[in-house]
Amino acid sequence: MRRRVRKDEEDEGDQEDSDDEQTNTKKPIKVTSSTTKKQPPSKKPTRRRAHDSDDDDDIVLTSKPKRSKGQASASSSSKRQSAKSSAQHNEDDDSEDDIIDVTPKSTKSKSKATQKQPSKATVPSLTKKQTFKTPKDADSENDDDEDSSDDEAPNITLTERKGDLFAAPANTLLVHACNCAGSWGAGIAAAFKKTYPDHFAIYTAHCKSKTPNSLLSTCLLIPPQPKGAKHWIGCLFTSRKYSRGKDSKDDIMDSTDSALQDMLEQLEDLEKQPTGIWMCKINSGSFRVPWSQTKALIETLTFKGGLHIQIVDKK
Ligand SMILES: Nc1ncnc2c1ncn2[C@@H]1O[C@H](COP(=O)(O)OP(=O)(O)OC[C@H]2O[C@H](OP(=O)(O)O)[C@H](O)[C@@H]2O)[C@@H](O)[C@H]1O
Repeated sequence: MRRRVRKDEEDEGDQEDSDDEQTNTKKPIKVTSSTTKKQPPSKKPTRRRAHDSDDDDDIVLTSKPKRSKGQASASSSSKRQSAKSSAQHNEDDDSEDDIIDVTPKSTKSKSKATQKQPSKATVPSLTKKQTFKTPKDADSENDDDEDSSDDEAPNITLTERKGDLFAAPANTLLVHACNCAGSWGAGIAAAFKKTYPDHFAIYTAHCKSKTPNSLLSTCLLIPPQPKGAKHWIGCLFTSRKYSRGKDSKDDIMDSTDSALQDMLEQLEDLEKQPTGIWMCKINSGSFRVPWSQTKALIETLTFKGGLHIQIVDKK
């Protein structure tokens, strides 16, 4: 049975092809085991660029998600449990208008059980530059100390505030959740489509070049383009389809986990990096996942040297 054709599908004639592909559901290629949350730098999957050109600002893509569905479910379920537990205490937080400092939680158990987890007092105050300067420098400094604790504990901090995501300074990375069908047809995605036509063309071309299952759980980072504001856009592929065809909440959470980790690994590898990260309350609109769950998940992730993400929501 065919589902109802939405207006945005009519605007994007290629949509049907993308959807049809999804009937051949095959699982994405996986590279991590169910007991390993994150690959060490030396084991990162090889990435490739979407468009070969002389411009170093080409789109950086990942080749694959990090886990199989089963693996993702197994490894992410405990994280989600923890995230959900944490979310229970924050169910009413979604409507907050003021800036909220969020202390990272030490919910991610790693190989070093005795490792000291960072407290709020020990987490450095992150400037924009500090946000991204550490990966490569730290890599060289820690070549002889692969087990350095820098990237072991959750160290991603969030602040939440009311505002317009598109008001970010130039060269900021704006992150939102996407379907794998090549549509930015509703919610904040529709605003992205209008404001960043060149970015949208790259997103649709990327979706056409791959199957939904190979896109799922990955992130597409699109650098600033000639038209539109000079922002990076981070597309997290958290559901195969959209509207009534969207994935289940649990599947969206699993995909969000992997897509975010993919984004973080790509950021570590970038030569020219965004100057900051702003994110909407991903998954909380059309995808119907309570923001508190996604927020708790983000707080379990790690980034070498620490990372600050501004959550900006118009409501
Ligand atoms: N200017 C602005 N500044 C700041 N925050 C803004 C804003 N405008 C809206 N928001 C908020 O942004 C959050 C996310 O809500 P959204 O419904 O957009 O996204 P989502 O992540 O749940 O779902 C993704 C699918 O939605 C789309 O539409 P389609 O699938 O095509 O139908 C895509 O294509 C995906 O597939 C909500 O908190 C909104 O208040």
